[in-house]
Amino acid sequence: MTTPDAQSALAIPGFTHVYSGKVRDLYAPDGRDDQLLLVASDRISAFDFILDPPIPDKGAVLTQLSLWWFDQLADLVPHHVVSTDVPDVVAGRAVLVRRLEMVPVECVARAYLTGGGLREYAADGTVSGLALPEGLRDGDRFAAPLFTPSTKAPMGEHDEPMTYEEVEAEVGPELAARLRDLTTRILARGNEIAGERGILIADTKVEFGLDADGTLVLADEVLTPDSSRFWPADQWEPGHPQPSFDKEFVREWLLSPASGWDRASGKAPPRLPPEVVERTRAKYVEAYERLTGRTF
Ligand SMILES: Nc1ncnc(-c2cnn(Cc3cccc(F)c3)c2)c1Cl
Repeated sequence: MTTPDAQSALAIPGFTHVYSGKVRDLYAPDGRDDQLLLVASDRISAFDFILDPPIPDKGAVLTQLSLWWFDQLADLVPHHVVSTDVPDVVAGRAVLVRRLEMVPVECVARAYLTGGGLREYAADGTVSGLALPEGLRDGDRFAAPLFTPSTKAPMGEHDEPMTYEEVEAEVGPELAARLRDLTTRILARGNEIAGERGILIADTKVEFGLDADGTLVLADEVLTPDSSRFWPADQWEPGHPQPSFDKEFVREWLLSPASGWDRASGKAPPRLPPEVVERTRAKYVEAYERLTGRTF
């Protein structure tokens, strides 16, 4: 199915546009039904708006970071990547992947309490049905990452928390156990590696699919600042919202008088000034270079 803005997605010779997410687009290779092309745009989203202008190189940086994580995690779980030999028009920011039967659960793991999980906790002391100790504050770290799954809401709507029992009902107890185990291990491994480089990954969303043999495969993107919350470790201080590693400049400017934007108005935010765009680009490059040890 194509989204209403299908005509606005980039045309890629030899591929058919299938679907557009907020910041990524999905294409199918003409004449093949066993592969997909995942394209990361330079679009940035904040406060549930897609902002203007795009952040140069964001799509390429996050694609290359995700590819690096797939390699770091290959001993834990197989991944869906087929090739990075992609059309020039999306060079560096697209991946050819195996088409899988996607598991209908957003597999979220949380190493720290914040965001929607904190709102749920404040309301009833649980996150995705998991009872937590009392007195936890924004940004507190859990002893071990929690599996807090949610539904795959349609585009533009918010995912709804799922209890573990609901996941079992949806996919069966065996697969539910595999999803919980792998999702929490991926975040734990991510924080082992990122922690050494001064970055905390507060939470992450991963997606799995089943291949023709029924093997569980890690799909989509993994441990990027778009699928996860990245926090600078040296500023971690529970008790209030943590600064975002990559989106803090955007958020601060949009919430400052300089932008003239009133978030409560529900109106779309104004265009970001060049220095905010450049400083944000630099944060994505910094995250990539610190985590991978490579130069972008
Ligand atoms: N290997 C796979 N096999 C089948 N389906 C998918 C799949 C479908 N949707 N998504 C999420 C998404 C990824 C990028 C751009 C978007 F617009 C949406 C991923 C994958 Cl990754």
